[in-house]
Amino acid sequence: MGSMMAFPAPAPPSARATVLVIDDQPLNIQTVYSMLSQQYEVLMATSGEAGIALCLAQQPDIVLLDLVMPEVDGMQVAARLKQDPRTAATPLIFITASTDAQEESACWQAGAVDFVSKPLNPLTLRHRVQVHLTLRRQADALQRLAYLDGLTGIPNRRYFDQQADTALALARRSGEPLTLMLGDVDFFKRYNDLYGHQAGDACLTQVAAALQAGLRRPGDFVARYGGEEFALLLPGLAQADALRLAQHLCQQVRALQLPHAAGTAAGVVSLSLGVACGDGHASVADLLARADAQLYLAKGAGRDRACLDAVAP
Ligand SMILES: Nc1nc2c(ncn2[C@@H]2O[C@H](COP(=O)(O)OP(=O)(O)OP(=O)(O)O)[C@@H](O)[C@H]2O)c(=O)[nH]1
Repeated sequence: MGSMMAFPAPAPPSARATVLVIDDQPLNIQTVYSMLSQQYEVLMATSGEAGIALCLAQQPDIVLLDLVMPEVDGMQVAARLKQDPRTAATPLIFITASTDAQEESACWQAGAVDFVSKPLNPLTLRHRVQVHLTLRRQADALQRLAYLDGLTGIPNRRYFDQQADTALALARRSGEPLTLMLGDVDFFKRYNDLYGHQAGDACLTQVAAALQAGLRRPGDFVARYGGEEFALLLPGLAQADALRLAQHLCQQVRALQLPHAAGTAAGVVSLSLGVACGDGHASVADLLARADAQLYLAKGAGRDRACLDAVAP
């Protein structure tokens, strides 16, 4: 889903950051290269179009962008990078020979985090790049802390709540259905009692990974909703497909083959799932309540299964 947040993996402390320089004058690029290449990996593009393509392909940590270029100029490059969720968060610094106040304002409006003036002062350039790289890393780390579950690494409940609202808004616009599932690891209290809390934590991490691996479509979303509870959002699925997918997810968890001597008859860790299908006119609270009711039924019917709240198509 286009609205999903991107969480770049934290760079190892020793990793060199990558700087993309977009400038139509090879000589200018050479100048920037000589100022930065000792500290950073420097990628180069000599046109706006090539710069955008390189930015998408290589995901640099920061972009230095010449304002005046033929065909696609710096402003257009900035606008396109900011529009694309894959590059929207990449910091942009304009390199400009202009001292025009209007042009300066336009740089900020285009989403630049900073600009440096020609002729370049090497110390200023290096300092500005370093400051914005540090700010970006800190912002990424904060976003990960705020939206990802510390144990399993998948999205947390806060992220789910936000994503559910977005998914419903998209479903309203597209007229497509939206499925919400609630999953709960079976007899998990007994698992903790039998194997210890640490093993319980490892089990939850593996179940989270299995659920994530079981999802295939770009808008599919899974979060840790609470202790041993998971919540999923699946746009665009017909009811029968939603049930099939839920059964597949139960199978994925069984396939982990994590022994659970006090679990269901299968003798391995299993999951119960409640499934509710709606459209953009449903509310998150309604879908959650319906999925929860089905989860209760799945538990009552013997666990290790999915139950669907079928509505007339
Ligand atoms: N190891 C570990 N256990 C957790 C975590 N969060 C919740 N739990 C445990 O999950 C257990 C949930 O137990 P219950 O809600 O009684 O449900 P259950 O044993 O799974 O039984 P059913 O849901 O009826 O199949 C509790 O014992 C919690 O302590 C966690 O982060 N790590």
